[in-house]
Amino acid sequence: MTAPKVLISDALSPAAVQIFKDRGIEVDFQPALGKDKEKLAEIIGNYDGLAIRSATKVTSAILAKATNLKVIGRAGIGVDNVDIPAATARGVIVMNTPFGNSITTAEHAIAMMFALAREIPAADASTQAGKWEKNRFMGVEITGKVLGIIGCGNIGSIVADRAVGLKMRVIAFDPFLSAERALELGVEKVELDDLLARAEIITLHTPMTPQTRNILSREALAKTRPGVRIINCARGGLVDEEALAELLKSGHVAGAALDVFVEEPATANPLFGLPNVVCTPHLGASTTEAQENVALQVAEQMSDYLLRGAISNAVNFPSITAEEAPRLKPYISLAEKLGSFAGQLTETDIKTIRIVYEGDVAHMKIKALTSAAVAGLLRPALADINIVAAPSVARERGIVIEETTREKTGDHDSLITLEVETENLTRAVAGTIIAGTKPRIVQIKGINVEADLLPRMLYITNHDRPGFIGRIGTLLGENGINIAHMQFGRDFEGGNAIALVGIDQVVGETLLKEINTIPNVVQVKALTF
Ligand SMILES: NC(=O)C1=CN([C@@H]2O[C@H](COP(=O)(O)OP(=O)(O)OC[C@H]3O[C@@H](n4cnc5c(N)ncnc54)[C@H](O)[C@@H]3O)[C@@H](O)[C@H]2O)C=CC1
Ligand SMILES: O=C(O)C(=O)COP(=O)(O)O
Repeated sequence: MTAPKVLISDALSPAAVQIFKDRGIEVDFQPALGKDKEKLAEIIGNYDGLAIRSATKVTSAILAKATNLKVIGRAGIGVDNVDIPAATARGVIVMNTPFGNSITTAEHAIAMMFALAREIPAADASTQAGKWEKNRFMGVEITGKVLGIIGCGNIGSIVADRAVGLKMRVIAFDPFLSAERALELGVEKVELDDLLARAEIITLHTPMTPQTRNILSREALAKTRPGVRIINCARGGLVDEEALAELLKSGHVAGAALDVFVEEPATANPLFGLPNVVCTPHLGASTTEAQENVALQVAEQMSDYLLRGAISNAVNFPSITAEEAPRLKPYISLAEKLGSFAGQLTETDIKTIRIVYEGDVAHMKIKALTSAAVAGLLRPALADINIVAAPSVARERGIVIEETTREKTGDHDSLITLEVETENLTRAVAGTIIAGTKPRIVQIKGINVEADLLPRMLYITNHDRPGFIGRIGTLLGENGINIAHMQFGRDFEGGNAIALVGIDQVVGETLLKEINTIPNVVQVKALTF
């Protein structure tokens, strides 16, 4: 196997370069490349992995050129600079480092709060200019003030903890914050309007999503207390910058501290130059400690994926540990083949996919297996579908996916049964793994039939009558088709029967039609795996 190649296109700590090298991965460290989208598009096709911070915009245009890319690693938290649906559609795993810089970013928010409360940047500039304006700078005390946190996740919770330590009264708006967690943090959970009406300082800590974009809109800002101070160390675009500028000018907002901007790099902005506005150039995560943490972590995670198939902290795929990956691999192949089997037989719209995991396999990462089954199922219709994209593509098409796990009930230590429901029929196929690695079909439509899946196969359904096996063997032989194996099953003597024939050559349309004319044959289909 040739060594995977990774491009680092942002200013990651060089610690990442060393990790990649130590793991045997070729690495190109080009910290300024993220800002040059033409150059990035030109060379991205050479790489299996791309490590970034926030300066690299991974657009669908870049992804379209990323023909070898398998993983994007974000050394940090926010992945809003990556087109996740486009990456998913191409089967590219997108992973971040959800905790490595959270303390540092929370500390920056707290630093911004003090900077605002005591006007430290302006006082510093004035003092160093030799003005000694002791009477100009009258601050406010933090103790006892109401801090309103919008988004109380990892960073918001650390801010809350520090603020409680500073003797502030903390209220939080976060629809996903549980009452227990709020109690544990010592914060009061409130609705947004309540927070706007009560907070003397507001700090934002949500990700950028369609729901949070412009969460501090002109209307929302109008509901805030006169004299409010606003801090944004999350994402530009959460606050309406124009409206905030107007409210600062009118004096309704007493101060704003911003680390992030709608447009970055922010070289011009409606907030620049206004009184008591404190700005930093997206420095929230910029401490030696945090940068070391996220660089090491992202390099380890990307290496684990590229070298061992382990997935952690992916935003578009379930996690798989390095220990699980080799055990899961044959089951991924089985699930994909069962899906493919059903997909090749299904000509009408799929309504529901039901997958039952029984025995040992029920304790594995079934989300990953389901993705593989769905990819196999959809591939006959959508040739380029990949296992990362499959569940979202299925959902877009209105296909319902149901998963069930249960303990072993039959002969097999592990059994996966895939049932596909269309407008007209329901078809089920089940399989297991033999000898640790080999996928085998064990049941079709409730009929037991044990068959390994070869690259080329014939699937025949017929009425169980004498003479069929001889005729099919002769016909295939006469047409130069070599039979590798042939397995049969039936529901009862003289009832419905099925045959799975492993073959070495391609069976053309004419021969398929001829097989169909053998007495008692109901259906014949050439399958590929
Ligand atoms: N300035 C900087 O350098 C940095 C900025 N960030 C930003 O901070 C954001 C938050 O990071 P974490 O706390 O680690 O993320 P997190 O996922 O742990 O927390 C985000 C919280 O926001 C809440 N939330 C989501 N939608 C909401 C809504 N509509 N209204 C209110 N709350 C909502 C979630 O329930 C969650 O609790 C990141 O997404 C990133 O954009 C992160 C690191 C550094
Ligand atoms: O981790 C995040 O979400 C950040 O915003 C940090 O961005 P950066 O890596 O400093 O460009």
